[in-house]
Amino acid sequence: RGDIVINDFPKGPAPEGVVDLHIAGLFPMEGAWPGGQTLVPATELALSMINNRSDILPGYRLVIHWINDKCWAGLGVHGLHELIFNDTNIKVLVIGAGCSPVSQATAEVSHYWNLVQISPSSVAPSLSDRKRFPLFFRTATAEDTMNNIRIELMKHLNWKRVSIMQEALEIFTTASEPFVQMLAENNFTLQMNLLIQSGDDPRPSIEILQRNDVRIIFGGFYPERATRVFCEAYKLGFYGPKIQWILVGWYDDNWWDYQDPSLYNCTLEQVFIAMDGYLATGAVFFNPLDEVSIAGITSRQYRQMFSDYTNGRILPGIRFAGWAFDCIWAAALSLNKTDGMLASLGQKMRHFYHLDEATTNMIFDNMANIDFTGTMGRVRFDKSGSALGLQKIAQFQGRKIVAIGVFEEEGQRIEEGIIRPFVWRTPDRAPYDGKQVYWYKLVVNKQVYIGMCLLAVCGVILTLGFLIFNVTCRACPIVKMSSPTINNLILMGCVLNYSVVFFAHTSTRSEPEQILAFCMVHNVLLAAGFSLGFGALFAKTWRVHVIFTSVQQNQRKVIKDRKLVFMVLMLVGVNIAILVTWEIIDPKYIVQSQISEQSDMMDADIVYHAFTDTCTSSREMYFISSIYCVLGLLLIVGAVLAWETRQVKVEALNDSQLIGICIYNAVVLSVMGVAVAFVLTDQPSLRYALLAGFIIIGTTFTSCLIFVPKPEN
Ligand SMILES: NCCCC(=O)O
Repeated sequence: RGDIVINDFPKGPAPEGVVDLHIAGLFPMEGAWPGGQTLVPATELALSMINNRSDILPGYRLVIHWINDKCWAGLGVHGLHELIFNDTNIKVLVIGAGCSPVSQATAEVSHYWNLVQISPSSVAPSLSDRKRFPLFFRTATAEDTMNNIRIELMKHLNWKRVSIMQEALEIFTTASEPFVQMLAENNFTLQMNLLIQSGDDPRPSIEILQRNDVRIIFGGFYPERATRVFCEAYKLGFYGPKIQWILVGWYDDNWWDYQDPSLYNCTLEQVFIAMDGYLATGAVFFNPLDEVSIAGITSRQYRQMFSDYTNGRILPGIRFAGWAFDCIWAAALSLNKTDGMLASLGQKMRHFYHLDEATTNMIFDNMANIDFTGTMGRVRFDKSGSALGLQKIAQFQGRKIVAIGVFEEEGQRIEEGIIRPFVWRTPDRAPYDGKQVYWYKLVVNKQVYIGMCLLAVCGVILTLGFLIFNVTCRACPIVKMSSPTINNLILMGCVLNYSVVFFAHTSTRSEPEQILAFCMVHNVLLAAGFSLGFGALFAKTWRVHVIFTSVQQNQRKVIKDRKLVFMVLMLVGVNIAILVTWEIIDPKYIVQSQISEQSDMMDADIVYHAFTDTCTSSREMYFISSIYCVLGLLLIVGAVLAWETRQVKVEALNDSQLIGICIYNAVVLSVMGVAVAFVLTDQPSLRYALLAGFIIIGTTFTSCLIFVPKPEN
């Protein structure tokens, strides 16, 4: 096929007495990731050094025959087939591919031809699947191993809500699948998970992110797509200090320079604006220590050597120069060991034919057990054939990608690995993951609470004084005439009413059980106090009314105190029964009612929500209505009776007019109290002060009017 060009290195015939061992290579010299431009010279450097070593594959020369797969899976498979079956040289191993989609497509078939395959740069997590890719290795770190560091980064920057936008390619989706799971395990919210099909315009996806006020986006795309994404983000205005992108860490330092400007419709300046400050998580490519590698040079010396070899050019994929170098060394070392094993069996590597499964198994085992110092550090593979290594966080700062932190192991704390500070576009802080809502509980002001409680205590003392007087002087004619037993009920009702004032939950840290208990006690005291106090007033007025009307009809009716006490206790019983039934069949719970929303003066992204804790229950309306009906009816009837008996001046009923005044007073304050309770829900201190004030005033007024001696008229 005319579209496949096979390139060889080294060229020309092998020196006398040396046998060529042929390996196949798949490198992307153009396309979505043209990193082959780095992989090829790195491979050539490694082969030159290895072929000069007398201790590695003695009597052999390693020769690579490679094709440009353009980062296309189809072309990769076609090229590999050409290299294996339409090239005269028998291949003992496959190097590549560079791009994950090509490695996936080729490693799925290369094992059928008994060929061990090793990639210098494919990071797709799916390539760790030994069932799908049984003979595959890579000196690259699988992209999903970065997920831990991504979660740690989120914790460090206090992000709870993130989104993912990725190309519909396995290299990205198989890294994001476990990431999505880890987000759930850590109680983080995944707001959006958007897939862009190859060739699709990223604009609609960015519009979705923008509409949903997304701030933190993990981006999974090849650099070619990244310029298009940032260009569209710029055009839509989806950029600035509030937007934070986190990309993969294997892009080149100046990856934007390699992109075809005809593929996006922006200036590079606009792309920079949109991607300003982006973060990247990825592997550390070169050994940070000055260790001498198996090639006899340190990682720094290798980089200098590579730079000299490529005339100092900054090539696409240059980060992978070390991994590619180590990849060839790993291949050579496993072939070398296999040759030694074959020699002990009286065989030679040169006799290998790739349909020979036994030799393939030897190469595989020797590759799996490899352990040497390369330019990336220690080179060894995990069970799935992927390299293990350091990880890093980097940031795009001032047109450069700079390392922020290096991490030795999964789950290491971010703080421990930081080597340079993050630079944020909002002064002193990382972008928020959305609007920051702070909830604060509105509670009754402590001073107001204490003040009202002190007044209530005075009221209780005064009432107890009246009670003591009423009991001790019950034989006095004036006291005797005023029905002391009923008056005692009024006074007990007053004490209970004053006690209601103490039961307001004032603390922001009140426990739900405590709030519920306060609500229950508050309601019981109020119902019992009102029923006792007002019920007794009502009973006395009713008696006046009955006597008054019977006198008018020339009858003489006598109503004993016992009967009135029974009436009052019945009323108390009815109200308490309603409350107890309520508590049993419809238990209360707490709802946090939002009262107000206020933006921070300095930062519109900070919003304060005030709330109050309210005791409620699902059928609350029925029970409250029942109590209001009973007490409301009592108030209305009491007011009518008081009005009808306003002219009565009977010595035996000496306080009947005062009682009438007390009833009007109770009616007015009760109506005002109900109104205040419903209207002032957003001002707990004022609400409490007014309600407590009405209770204290009403109760004190009643007790004083009845018990304080009045001048004779
Ligand atoms: N090799 C770098 C690009 C990532 C990948 O395709 O695996």
